[in-house]
Amino acid sequence: MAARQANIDILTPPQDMIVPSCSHGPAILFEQYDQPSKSFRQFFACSAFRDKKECAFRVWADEESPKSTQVSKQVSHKQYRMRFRRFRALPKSKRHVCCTCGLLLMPPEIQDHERQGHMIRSKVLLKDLRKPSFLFSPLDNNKTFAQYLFSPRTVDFLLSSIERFTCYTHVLCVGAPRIHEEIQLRRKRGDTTLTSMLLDLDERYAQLYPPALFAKYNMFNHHFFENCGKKRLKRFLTAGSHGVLLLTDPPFGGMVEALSQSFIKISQMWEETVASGSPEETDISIPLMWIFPYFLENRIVNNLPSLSMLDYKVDYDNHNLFNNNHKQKGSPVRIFTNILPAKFPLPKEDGYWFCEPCQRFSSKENQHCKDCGTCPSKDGTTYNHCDACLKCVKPSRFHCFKCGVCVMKDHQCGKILPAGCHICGDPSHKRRDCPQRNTTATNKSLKRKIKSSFESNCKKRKKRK
Ligand SMILES: C[S@@+](CC[C@H](N)C(=O)[O-])C[C@H]1O[C@@H](n2cnc3c(N)ncnc32)[C@H](O)[C@@H]1O
Ligand SMILES: [Zn+2]
Ligand SMILES: [Zn+2]
Ligand SMILES: [Zn+2]
Ligand SMILES: [Zn+2]
Ligand SMILES: [Zn+2]
Ligand SMILES: [Zn+2]
Repeated sequence: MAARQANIDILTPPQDMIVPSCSHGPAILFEQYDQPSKSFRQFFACSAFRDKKECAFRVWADEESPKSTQVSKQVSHKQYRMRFRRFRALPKSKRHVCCTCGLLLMPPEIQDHERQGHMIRSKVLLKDLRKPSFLFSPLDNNKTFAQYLFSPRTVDFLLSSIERFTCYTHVLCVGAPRIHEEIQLRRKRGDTTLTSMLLDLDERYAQLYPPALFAKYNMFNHHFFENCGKKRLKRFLTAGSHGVLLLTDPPFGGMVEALSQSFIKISQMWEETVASGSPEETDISIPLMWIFPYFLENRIVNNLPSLSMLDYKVDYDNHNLFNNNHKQKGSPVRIFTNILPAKFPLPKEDGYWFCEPCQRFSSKENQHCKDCGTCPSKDGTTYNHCDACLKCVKPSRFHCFKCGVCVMKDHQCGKILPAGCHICGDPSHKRRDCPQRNTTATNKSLKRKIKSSFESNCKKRKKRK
């Protein structure tokens, strides 16, 4: 998923609005803001794919009854499983897998993939099929899938943490194929009592896992591509009951709001099975581990207030920035969870320590600040307390008395304005909540009014400095 552009917001459609669908389920309502004319326009677009080549669905919301489009050609889970059974029956010498397409090939198909220069592995053992994330090329150069796979260190840490809790038996992996694969492998070897189910947009897994273990799912709109997927999930949640844990590692591009809504829906499905009283509508009650970058903390916690961020640095095999080698800071990816942080021990051998006042494990660099009453570091550096700002700040910042805030060394002195609304300039709200917001805003007098109030707000802010 491409990063959310600064001039595009995601909106919740009003209840009476008809939401069109593409073949990836109900579309998402976006709002585009045009800075020069200070006007808005809303459109629906595919929730899964930003790249028009993969899904071209995009319609203006103000045009008459936006139509849904469906792509007819889709391989069903059943068809994929038939392919798997035919493949398994082949002698080893004839078992070829196209690593590029992630497809188990039937002998007549090989030539076609060879001709296209795909990477083909021959003489594939049946046990290799149990490690699809090592066999198939990860879809990591694809913005939508952003398939970054956990390093063995992180896989071990996540699984040993879950096992240590002992109360969790059923791990629902949403966009976490490597965790699912490892649980299934360990289970086969008799090394774990955990079980798992995978929900992912990547349908290559439908070849290798039966419907009880995999369903093709879009986590941006809680859409199951086949009805049986939802039924199987219900069955999994019922069987796991109070022992279910949801572990998810979505593409980092954003759409935190849409993801939160989907996790709330899964949580509601789970609550129905454990009959834990009235389902909450605005937060999540299913035990959750959501893996995401630290700089999206505010957006996550605004959407799901019961979550808190742990200091553990999650790293990946196939991402230069998201692993232990990344400068001195390590990976920027963290775990957000509604499990009590004190119950989540982080490995002492990696320098994590228990902070008594905070009742959580903090990283080596994160030093408790008595003035703030917290372990303030988010990014893996040691923050310093600023007595003027009355808070801890990153070590790259210093207090500039002219600007009245902690800033970077190379800041443009005297030119720092607090970020305000793009429309009227008021720092107390964002563009989306601006009282002067009008979706069409083509009216000349309105535009003039907005422009003059923007300028006066800017002047006021400059004067205050
Ligand atoms: C950042 S990777 C996480 C992989 C994980 N680190 C692992 O090693 O198992 C994102 C995962 O989400 C899946 N994905 C991408 N877009 C999705 C969508 N709209 N719905 C469901 N899954 C999606 C990708 O196929 C991929 O498996
Ligand atoms: Zn689509
Ligand atoms: Zn191929
Ligand atoms: Zn602390
Ligand atoms: Zn402090
Ligand atoms: Zn300061
Ligand atoms: Zn300054």
